[in-house]
Amino acid sequence: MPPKPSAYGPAIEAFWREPTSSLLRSLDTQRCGLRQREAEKRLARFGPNLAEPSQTRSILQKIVHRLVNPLIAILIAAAAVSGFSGDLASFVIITLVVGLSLTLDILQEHRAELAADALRRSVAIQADVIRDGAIVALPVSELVPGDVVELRIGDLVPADGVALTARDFQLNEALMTGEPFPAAKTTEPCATSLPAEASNALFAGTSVVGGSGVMLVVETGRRTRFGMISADLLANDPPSALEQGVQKLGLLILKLTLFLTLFVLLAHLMAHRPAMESFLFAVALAVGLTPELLPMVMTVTLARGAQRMAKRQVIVKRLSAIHDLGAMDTLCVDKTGTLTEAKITLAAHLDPAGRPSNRVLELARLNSAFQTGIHSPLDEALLAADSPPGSSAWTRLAEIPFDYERRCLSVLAARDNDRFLIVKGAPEAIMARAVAVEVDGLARPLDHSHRAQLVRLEDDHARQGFRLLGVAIRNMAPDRVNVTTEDESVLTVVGFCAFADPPKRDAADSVRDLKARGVGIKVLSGDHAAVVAHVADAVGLPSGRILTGGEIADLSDQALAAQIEDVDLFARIDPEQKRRIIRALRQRGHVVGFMGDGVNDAPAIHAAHVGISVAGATEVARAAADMILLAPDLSVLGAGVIEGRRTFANISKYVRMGTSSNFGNMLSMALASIALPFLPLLPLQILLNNLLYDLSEIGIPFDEIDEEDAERPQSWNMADILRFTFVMGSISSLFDVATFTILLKVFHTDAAAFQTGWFLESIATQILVIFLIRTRRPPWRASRPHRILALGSLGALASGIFLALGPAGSLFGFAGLPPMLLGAITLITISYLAMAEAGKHLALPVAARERNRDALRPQHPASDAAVNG
Ligand SMILES: Nc1ncnc2c1ncn2[C@@H]1O[C@H](COP(=O)(O)OP(=O)(O)OP(=O)(O)O)[C@@H](O)[C@H]1O
Ligand SMILES: [Mg+2]
Repeated sequence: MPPKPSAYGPAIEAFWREPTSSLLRSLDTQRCGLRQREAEKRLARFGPNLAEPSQTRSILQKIVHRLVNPLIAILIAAAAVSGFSGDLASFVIITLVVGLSLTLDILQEHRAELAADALRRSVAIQADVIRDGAIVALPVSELVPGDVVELRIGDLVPADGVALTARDFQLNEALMTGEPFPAAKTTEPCATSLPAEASNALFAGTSVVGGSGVMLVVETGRRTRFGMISADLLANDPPSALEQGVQKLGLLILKLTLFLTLFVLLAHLMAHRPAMESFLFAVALAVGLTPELLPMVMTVTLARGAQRMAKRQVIVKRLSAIHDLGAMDTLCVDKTGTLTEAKITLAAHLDPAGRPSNRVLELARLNSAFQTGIHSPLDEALLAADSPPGSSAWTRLAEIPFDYERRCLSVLAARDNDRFLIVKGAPEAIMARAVAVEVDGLARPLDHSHRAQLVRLEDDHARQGFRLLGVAIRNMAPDRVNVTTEDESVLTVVGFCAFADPPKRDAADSVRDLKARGVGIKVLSGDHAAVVAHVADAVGLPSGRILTGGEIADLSDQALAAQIEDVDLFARIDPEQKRRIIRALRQRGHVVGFMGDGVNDAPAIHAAHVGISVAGATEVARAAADMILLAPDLSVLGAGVIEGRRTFANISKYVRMGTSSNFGNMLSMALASIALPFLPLLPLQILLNNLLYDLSEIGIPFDEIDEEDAERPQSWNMADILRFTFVMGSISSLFDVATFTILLKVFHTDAAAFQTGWFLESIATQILVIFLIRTRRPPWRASRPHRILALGSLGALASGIFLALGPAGSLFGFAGLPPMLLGAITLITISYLAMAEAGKHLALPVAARERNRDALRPQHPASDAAVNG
């Protein structure tokens, strides 16, 4: 019998007060975890461990969502009215139009969202859960109350619960307490009623910054305390420039539409036109004016972009970040693993005089072997080195985990009756805590000349690209079993380990490629300035001015922002400073990307417009990121940037289409309806026109783009759109007036013939203009339109012509036209297209053709500069 829901979940208030054994009992689980079958049952009952249910709406929800759209509602009302008044043709066609455009819209969008979701799931955060007695990696969403989960440094706490075991277990609970310093976790129940004070409680959304532990899950999903807040924080990123822009444009069009429709309706009624006909005409106009496909085109284009990017090893978690990636003009990167191979090898182990020393290696290896936090590449390199002869038996007693404030890591170790604190870390951090130095086995006071010698040793190595770690030791009392950061003082420097981390072979190419595409690169590293300069040089970045963490600490935000344009390299930067730099760049109006993989990179990843991480990165970094690179390579990102710009270019095509020809046509029609003694188009014809126009645009998300569309950062610009609308709208109106005049004054058409002629001209100009608008170049020299776009557009146009002039024409109120008139319409269409082609050069924003010449200079092979130990 499974326990009742009330046995756990929200029922266990202050669960951290319960003794572990009774908590295990009430959750009906054991230290060795749940059985898989039981877990599945619980999952069915408690639902997935997600702060929000699923973000994608079901098809049914989508239909409902669209039906409450006032326009669709009016249309349905219109269909009902025509049905009752006996106008069966109108009823059938309005229903068809509504049904078809809804189906098209919803299906397209749903399919796109499913595809994007599947991609997102492929990089979902996983947890190491014990099921059926074995550790399995499962998506965090599958966790249930009673699960037992293993946690390591860099992991996100996946749910609420308590620690069953804890080994130097340190959590960042800033989310909950605002406190940036790690909170130590133990396994003892706490009497407190405040979650922030419960030292055995683990809360979803916090992260492990040191040590390791095993967690018993008590609450999942929405019942977690802070999970919801953190999900909110992550999800409530301010909308991207694109989203804001589209929203603003949509609102503008909506207002105009409303105004125009009401105006037309009133004018008609005051002129005593038939009320029903006027109403239907106004409704049809409104439908024609609304860019109803805009949301669909956005989603489909972005989802399509996400799929293409996935093929190029970039998984997009937040769709609108694709636009930001295309708009990005500054990319900040971490050094290790992004610009370098991250295959770090130990190159030397030296005493303070610079002579090889086995004692340094022995102590450094002990430090790495005894620490239980993440094994950084530096630790791996130490452990991979041959152990020096004569290493004797040591035992581990305790450790102080690494953090980015201290930049060092200590272990308390015992040999025979002696206890030592062995510390390794950034040389500055070690020297700041040292008072002595070992020379030929004897401790000497760390005086000026010794300090100078050590600094010189470090600088010499750093300039050659070697990263250095200092190693120090301290004698501890024989009864010591625990240590704190206060013990990391009065140290004796034993020497240095030097590590080689060669720059990536293709990094220089990628840097050049990104620069050529208008993306400037800045390096934000925790490493020594000279090492950063060396790597920058090797990958072709200007190694001019370097700003260090120490200098930044003294700068106000304003002062930092003022300097940031001139500096590309940042050294000895801590996690918070990484974030400050991103903020300063944003403040200067840059669209900023940040790419990193460490716990220390997560704040900056989150602060950037586009947060980028890699597949092997820590969970906190991956969770904060908007996109994940499956290969930790800058070249992959270059491909992503191009996709981002393609996506933006295609969304722009749709917007330009809507704002120029379609809008212009509808506007002229509204005005003409007041001037003419009859309707320029029947409501039914407007709806048909609108449907065909929608169909013609289905291919836009798939379209190819020209080289120059991907050359520079592209971003949403309302002024550009308004200028385009103004120029192209005027041309369109000019031709509308010409068409009116010719139809009335030259051909003396009656209502039906006028409507047929106007319908043909309007549908032909509206549809064909896509082949001009989609490119800055003359259409014959542009990229080939995608098959779906070409077929969709020409197919829609052919159907329009067939419906107007074919046997079914009378059903829609069309009349046959004399060949002369057809010739005239063809001529008008051709001249319109010619004029639009000329006008677009005025209307489109200037393509940034002036490439960065420097960036195109032949590069020197990166391998020349590579460091080899
Ligand atoms: N496991 C470790 N033990 C001791 N010291 C360490 C360890 N890991 C890092 N450090 C020290 O902390 C410094 C900052 O860490 P780290 O280099 O990972 O920062 P970062 O900003 O990610 O740098 P990068 O740009 O090279 O990736 C290192 O230069 C090193 O001196
Ligand atoms: Mg790093």
